[in-house]
Amino acid sequence: MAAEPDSFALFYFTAAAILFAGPIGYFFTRLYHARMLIRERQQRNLPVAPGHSFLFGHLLYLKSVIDALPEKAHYQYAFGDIARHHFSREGVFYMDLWPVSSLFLTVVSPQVANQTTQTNSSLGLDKPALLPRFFKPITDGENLFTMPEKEWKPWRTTFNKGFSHDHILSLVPRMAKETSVYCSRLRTCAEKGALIHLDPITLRFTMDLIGQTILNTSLGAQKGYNTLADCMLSQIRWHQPNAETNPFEYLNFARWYMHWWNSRQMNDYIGKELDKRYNEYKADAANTRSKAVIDIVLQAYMPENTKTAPANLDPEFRAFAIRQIRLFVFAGHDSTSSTICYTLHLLATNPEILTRIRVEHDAVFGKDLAATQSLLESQPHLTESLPYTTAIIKETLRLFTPAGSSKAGKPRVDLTDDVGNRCPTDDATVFFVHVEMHRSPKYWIRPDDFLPERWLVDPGHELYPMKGASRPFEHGPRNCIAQGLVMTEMRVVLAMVVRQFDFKPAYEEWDRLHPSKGLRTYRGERAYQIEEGAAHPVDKYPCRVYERGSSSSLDITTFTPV
Ligand code: HEM
Repeated sequence: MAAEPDSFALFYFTAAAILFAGPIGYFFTRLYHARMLIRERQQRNLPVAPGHSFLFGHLLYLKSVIDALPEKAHYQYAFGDIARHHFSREGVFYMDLWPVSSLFLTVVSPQVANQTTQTNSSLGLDKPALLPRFFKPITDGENLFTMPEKEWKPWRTTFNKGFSHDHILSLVPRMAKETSVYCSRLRTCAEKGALIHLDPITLRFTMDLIGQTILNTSLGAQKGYNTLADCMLSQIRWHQPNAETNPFEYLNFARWYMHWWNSRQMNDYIGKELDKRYNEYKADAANTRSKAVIDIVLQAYMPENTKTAPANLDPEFRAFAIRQIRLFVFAGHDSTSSTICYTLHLLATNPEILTRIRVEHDAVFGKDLAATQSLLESQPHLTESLPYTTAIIKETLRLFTPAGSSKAGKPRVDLTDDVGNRCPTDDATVFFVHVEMHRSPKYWIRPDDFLPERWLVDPGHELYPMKGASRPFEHGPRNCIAQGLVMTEMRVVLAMVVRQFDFKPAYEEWDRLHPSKGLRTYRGERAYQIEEGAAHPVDKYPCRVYERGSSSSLDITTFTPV
């Protein structure tokens, strides 16, 4: 009997050993594998970031580069700085961020990016395994952006119908209507003379734009609370910034709660909308002609004869449809808002270019500013007669690219860097760093200058862009499905807003009100980008807005947040 406690102890010890040995063994096997991948690349003299250690990989090195950036700066700047300082010849480099993230093959070379998305068909189609983590709070699961190739392909074909040229033109009157509400809000700000943060005002506007274009409805987010818009905006505010580099942020339990709550609200809102439209379809098949994304999803589900449709939407399909709509609401408002803010910023700081865009607008829409909206509504094709405006949008997207791009590396698939190294992609996230590619002196003449002309010159001109060096919407089969929509929205917004308002960045004033000792510019730019879903201007772009031509007569020194 005396042996009994011993055998219990042995049992518990063995059980505990099995319980812990498994995960610990797994961890060390993965650690060894991750570190050996880098060692093997170092031995082959491939471009590997400096500062690698067996225990931490490149995590501490990356942290030291991020610490040298201004507060909250987007982590992509850190990747860009490493590329510029150490790998400008190769245009690519490896970085080992396991276990927080993965092995990265960072790409800033256009020709390597072209190989990835166009030449090497097996690389351009699948997204890396870490992407669903980013999207989890946004869409609550797999979506068009993250789907593996096989599932993605038929759905991409289906959703493409919502982005045809003719359909986009048919949406111009709705875009103009929401832009007029934005203009009214800007006018109120101008009348108050207050310092405003342009980004949140613009985010609510682009929510309304996406409501009109994707959901075929008015969300009214510019006028007040809307469950879908507000919960999505909150979801992004609570999104973990710089997730690839800061594991401690995962321990924020308030974030877990808010994500759960917002997610429930959004699912409920979209679910009810889907059910309502489903019932309308069943009652009248003619409703199924709409090309809005929400209707396209339902059309894919409906049988030929709508009368034979089941009484209720299949729950699995309903959950799938909700995820896709959440993706379109997110992708549809976030990057566009950032692009509007940066375009207005660049015009405010480049008065000659502002004058030229207004000359183009006068030529197309006439001198009567108030008539712009009705002209856009009655003649949507006028948006296609704005080459200089289009060049300004392209140049803004080059200088302040709002969205990134990443692909899943594949076994036995290599990429050849700018000096001829063959770089394996297996186990790696192939990560394009647009912020560096778009501003590298290796690929661009006068890279930091705002020069819309480079989009208007003929091939052979020194400013003519190098093939594949500009990729705000990415290239290849998984490029942005909505780039035509974005360009049209931007032309409508600029035609209406730039004709009526002047903007002045107010960072100096903001900094006086919020003194801080840290670095406040990135490569001389105060309105640098931070991660808030897409890349947005830091401090939400403090500025003042004036009715066109009245700015010099104003002398405003007080601060009234709007
Ligand atoms: C300035 C605005 C925008 C920019 C710069 C932008 C950029 C991008 C980029 C770079 C990708 C490819 C990502 C990758 O390769 O991993 C992408 C994909 C995507 N974008 Fe956009 N986007 C914008 C606006 C929009 C809008 C307005 C919508 C929806 C209405 C949208 C919906 C999507 C979707 C659904 C995908 C995934 C496509 C697929 O995998 O088939 N985007 N976007």
